[in-house]
Amino acid sequence: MSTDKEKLLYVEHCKGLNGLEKVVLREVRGSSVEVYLFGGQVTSWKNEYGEELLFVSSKANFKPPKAIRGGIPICFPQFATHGSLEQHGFARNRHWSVDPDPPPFPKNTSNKAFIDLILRPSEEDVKIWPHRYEFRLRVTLGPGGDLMLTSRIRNTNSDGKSFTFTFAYHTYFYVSDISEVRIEGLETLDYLDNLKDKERFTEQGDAITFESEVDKVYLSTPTKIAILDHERKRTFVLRKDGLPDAVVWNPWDKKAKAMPDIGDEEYKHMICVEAACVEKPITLKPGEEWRGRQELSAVPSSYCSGQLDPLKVMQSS
Ligand SMILES: O=P(O)(O)OC[C@H]1O[C@@H](O)[C@H](O)[C@@H](O)[C@@H]1O
Repeated sequence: MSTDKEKLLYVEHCKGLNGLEKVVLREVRGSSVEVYLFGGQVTSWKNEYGEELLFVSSKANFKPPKAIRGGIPICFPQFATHGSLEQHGFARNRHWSVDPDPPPFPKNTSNKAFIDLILRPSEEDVKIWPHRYEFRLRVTLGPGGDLMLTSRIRNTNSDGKSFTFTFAYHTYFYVSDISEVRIEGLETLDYLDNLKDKERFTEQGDAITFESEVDKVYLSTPTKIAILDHERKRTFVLRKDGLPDAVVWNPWDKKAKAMPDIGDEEYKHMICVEAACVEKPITLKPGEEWRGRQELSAVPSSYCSGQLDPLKVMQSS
């Protein structure tokens, strides 16, 4: 167990933009994460060299109630327009609280830099979505600079009613140049195309690259997805659990121009790859809890490249 004094080194509560409450997680080697209580939203993830790994728009409003454009918004209880609520649900534009005494995880790790947040519905929220819940979010910065998000959502309805939701960690990765980005792990999968009335298609071709607007929900994907930024020679590895689908979104030039909180050229420096549960919504009975986890790491591309795998190099020589 870390002492309170020790914990202060790793977890700092402070004010962010426009006086919004923010928590900064730090790890001894220099990596850091920032989380705003507004939206329960991660807005920065830096590696040990201080390089930003997430995209946040230069035009992002840090002014409630509009959600912050970038980082990792939480889409709950609805992903996109898959239901009658506002786009992506309301969790991303609510004020979350620090959870002082969260129920323990079955396996407690030695991570020191983490924060537990909680969202419960207000009376106004219950009018929009007539359910009671506790949404606990743990954000952890691992010793190697990995960023882990674990959501635990519990149905606390006292009227015996179940509820159903869809969910996404709407992660905006920072990339040097979208036309030099490749995604691995989604080839040959089925997807719903949001640009074609959510029609179902099968992905063709070897790898996913970008040359125009993309808005797809890949279904039942592997648990590991890689996002390769060739120019930066960096690979993001996304691992997920409890979240079968993966959304890939880039607005490209026209849509970016139409969005007030994205700069005209900024679409070139972002790619959203979102661990999600969309196709088969989750239903919880009163007392039941769901968990969904996303783990991100950023490594030099050579670590991931098949060609540079020492075993493969030896076998082919
Ligand atoms: O502008 P918003 O509400 O943050 O949504 C951004 C995008 O989020 C993506 O997840 C959706 O697939 C897109 O359809 C949507 O346009």
